[in-house]
Amino acid sequence: MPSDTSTSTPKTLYDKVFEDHIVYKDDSGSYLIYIDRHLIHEVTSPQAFEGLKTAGRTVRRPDCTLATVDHNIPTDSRKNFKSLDTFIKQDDSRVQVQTLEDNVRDFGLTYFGMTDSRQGIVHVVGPEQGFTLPGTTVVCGDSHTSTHGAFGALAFGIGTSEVEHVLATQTLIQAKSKNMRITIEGKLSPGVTSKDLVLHVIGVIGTAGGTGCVIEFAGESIRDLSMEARMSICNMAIEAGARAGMIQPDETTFNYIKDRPLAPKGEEWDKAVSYWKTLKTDEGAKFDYDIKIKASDIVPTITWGNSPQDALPITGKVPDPANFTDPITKKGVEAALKYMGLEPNTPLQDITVDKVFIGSCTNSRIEDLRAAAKVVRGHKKADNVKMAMVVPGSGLVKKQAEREGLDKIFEAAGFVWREAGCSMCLGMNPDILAPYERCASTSNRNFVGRQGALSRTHLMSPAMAAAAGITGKFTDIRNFVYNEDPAQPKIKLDSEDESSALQNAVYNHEKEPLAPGESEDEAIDDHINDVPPSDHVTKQTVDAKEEPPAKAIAMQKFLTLTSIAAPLDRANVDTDAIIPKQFLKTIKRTGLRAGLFYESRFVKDENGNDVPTDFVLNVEPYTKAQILCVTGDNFGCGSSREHAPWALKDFGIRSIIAPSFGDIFYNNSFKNGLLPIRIPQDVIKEKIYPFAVEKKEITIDLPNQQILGPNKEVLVEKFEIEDFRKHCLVNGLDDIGITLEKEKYISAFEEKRKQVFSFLEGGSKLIVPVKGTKKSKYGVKAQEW
Ligand SMILES: CC(C)[C@H](C(=O)O)[C@@H](O)C(=O)O
Ligand code: SF4
Repeated sequence: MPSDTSTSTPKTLYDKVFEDHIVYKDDSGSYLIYIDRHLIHEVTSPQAFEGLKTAGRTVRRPDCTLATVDHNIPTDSRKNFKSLDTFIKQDDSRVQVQTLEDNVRDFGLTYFGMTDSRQGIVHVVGPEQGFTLPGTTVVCGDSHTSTHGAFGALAFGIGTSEVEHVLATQTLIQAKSKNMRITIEGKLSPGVTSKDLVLHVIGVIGTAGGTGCVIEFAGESIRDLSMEARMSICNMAIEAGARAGMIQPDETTFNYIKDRPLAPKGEEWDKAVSYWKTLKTDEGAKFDYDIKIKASDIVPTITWGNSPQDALPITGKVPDPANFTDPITKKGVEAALKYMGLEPNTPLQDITVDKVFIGSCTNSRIEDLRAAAKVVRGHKKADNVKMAMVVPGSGLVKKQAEREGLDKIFEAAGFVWREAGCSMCLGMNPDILAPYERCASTSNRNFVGRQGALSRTHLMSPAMAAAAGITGKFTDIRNFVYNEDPAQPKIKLDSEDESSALQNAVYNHEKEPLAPGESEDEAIDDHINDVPPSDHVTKQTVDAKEEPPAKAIAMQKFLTLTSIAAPLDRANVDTDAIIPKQFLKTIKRTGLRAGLFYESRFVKDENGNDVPTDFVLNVEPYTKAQILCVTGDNFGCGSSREHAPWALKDFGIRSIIAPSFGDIFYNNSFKNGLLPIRIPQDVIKEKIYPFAVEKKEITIDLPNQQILGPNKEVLVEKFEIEDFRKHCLVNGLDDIGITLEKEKYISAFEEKRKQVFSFLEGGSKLIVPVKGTKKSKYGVKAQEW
C-alpha cells in the first residue's frame, strides 16, 4: 500500500482501493480487508453490540466508528426536547435509540444524539463531517452506504453480523467484486438532474444489472456534477444491485472535503491529496462490463411501479401488460399496476398525488432543498395535496437552510418543515402514508408498503417532487413556470458557493454555551448523568467480564438437507417484502417468524385482525418447508436488513435456491447458517421447480455441492459456492473467531497504515466533545478527548 502503479497491469479505481486495504489473502481467494470508516445507527447495531458483550469482546478501533440516530426518530420540533422517554412515543423505537445510547457509552464511541445539531441520516453526516474520505473503505449496516463512493471511497452496506465483525476486528472478509463502468457521454440537458440520471441508468440496466459488481460512474456528465449530486447517484447504485458505486475523486471532491471538521489538516492534507490524485482508473484497465449511455437520452424521469427499475420519462405513459411477453414480467407489471392503482396507458402527467416527501439520504442535502425551494417559491401547495413534507438530512443542513430562508419559502407555500431523520423514506417513525395514498417522493425505494401499508410511492428529483406539490400532479419540470418575481427571496443555484470556507463555517457544529463557571468536561458529564443506564446492558457487560473471552462461536453446521421446497414464482423479491420495516424495531435476532413475508401472508379483516392468505408459506405442507425455490432473479435485493435471513431461519427455512441474489442478503444468509444457492433460471424451472410444486422432497448436499431429486437422482451436478463460505458452513464456524486468529496481520497492517495513511489517524475521535459519550460507568474504555 498504496497500490503499486508502476507495474504493467492497469487497474481500475476499485482495484486500487481494494488492494490498498488487503490485510490477508487466503488460499481460496478470500480476502480480509481493513475498514477505515464505520458508521452506525440504531436499527442494525443492537444485536451486534449484544454479540460483542456476550463474547466479552471490545471495539478494536473506536476512532474508526461514528454513530448517530436516524431511522426511528420522530421529525417533530425538538425545541422542547427533554428526554428520549418523553420525546419518542413509540416504545420499540425508543428502545432502539436508548440501546444505541447505552452501547456508544459502554464502548466509548463518538455519537451524535438527538440534542446534537450534527445528528442526521448516517449518509449525510459522514460526508458532512469529513469522516468520509477518498480511497477509504466505508461500511455501515445500511444498504445506502454506497453513497460514500461518490468520494472515490469503497463504500458498501453490511449486515448486523458484519457490523459486529467490524467492531471486533476492524476488518471484513470479502470476495473481490467484478468491475463495471457506466459512462454517461456528453452533457445533461437543462432540467435534468442527477436523480433523473440514476433512475434512467437503473431503468436501463435493471435492479439486478449491477449484481456482483462495483460500478464506476464516469464521463463528462459525472465530472460536471457537484459532490451532492454525485452522492445521489452512488446512493442509488445499490438499487441497481451493485455492491458499491464509485466516482473518481477530483478537484470538486477535494474542495468539498477541505476544512471539514475531520478532514486532514496542514501537511497531512497535502499528503492526502497527493495520494487521492492517484485514485483513478488507469488507461487500458479491464472492466467486466463497460456500458455507455448518452446524456442526451436522459430526460426528467419518475417511477410508476414497485421497483426502482420501473422508471419512465415524465412524458411517458403507464405501461400496458399486454405489451409484455415474458410471463414473470407480465405478472409483475399486472401486480404493480393493481397495487399502485394505475390504469395502463395513462399519461404520467395526468396522475394526481396526495402527498409529497422531500428528504432521505438520496435527496435531503442543501442543494436538494434549494432546488425544491426554487420551484416552490411564490407558489401555493395544490389543494388536492394533503401534505408536502420537507425533511433535511441533518441538523446542520436544517440550520443552513434556515439561514438561507428556505424554511420560510416552504412554509409560505404550505409545505411542512421538519427535523432531520429518515422519516417517510421508510416510515419507521410516525411519518407514514395512509393506505392508497400516492406520494411524489425524493427517496430511493418504491417497494410495496415502503412508506406505509398499501402506500404508493413514485420516485423523482427534488424539483419534480416540489412541482407535484404545487400542481397537484406529476409535472415535467421543464414546463414548470417558476415565479420569477424579483420580490421573491433569492435562492442560491445548485453548487454555487461551494467554497470550503463558507461550507465549513456552516457545517462546523456550534457548541452549546457552557453554564457560568462550568468546564466542558462537566457539561458533558452532566448530560451523561441525564441518560439513564439500561439494566439489561449493565448486566450483560458485567456478566461478559466474568466469562473468559470466547473464541469462535459455533454456528449450526450445514451438511445435507432433505426437505420439500416451497415454490415462489417471483422476481426482485426485496428484503422489505421478506420482512417489512415494522419488524425491524427489535434489539433481538429471534422471534421474527411472524413478520416473514407479512404483506403477502396476511390481510386485515374488518376488525383489523390478520387473516392468512393463500401465500405458499401458509399452505400445507409448505409451512414445514426448509427450502425456498425461487424462479425469478435478484432474491433479497434492497435493504441490508439481516432481519430477512433471521426471519427465514425463524420460520425454518435453511436454504434458498434462486437464479441470483441481492449481494448483501447473500452475505447475510451465510452469517446465519443459511445456504443461498445460485442456479441458472432454466435449470430451476426445468429440474427443481416441478418437484417443489409436486411437494416432493429434494436433497441439498453441501459437501458435494449437489442437488438431488426425490429418488436421489442428481438434478444439479455441482453448484457454485466460494470455498471459504462452504468451509464455514460445513464446520459451523463463526467468522469473527476465525478473523481474530489473524490478529498479527491486522496489527501489522495498522502499523503500516499509521505511516502511509497517517492522514486517517484520529478519525471520529477528532470530533469536538459530544454529549453523552464521555464516561463509561460499565467498565469499558471511555472515549478521551
Ligand atoms: C434499516 C436499514 C437496514 C435499511 C437499509 O439497509 O437500507 C434502511 O435504511 C432502508 O433504507 O431500507
Ligand atoms: S434509504 Fe431511507 S431509510 Fe434507508 S438510510 Fe436512506 S433515508 Fe434512511
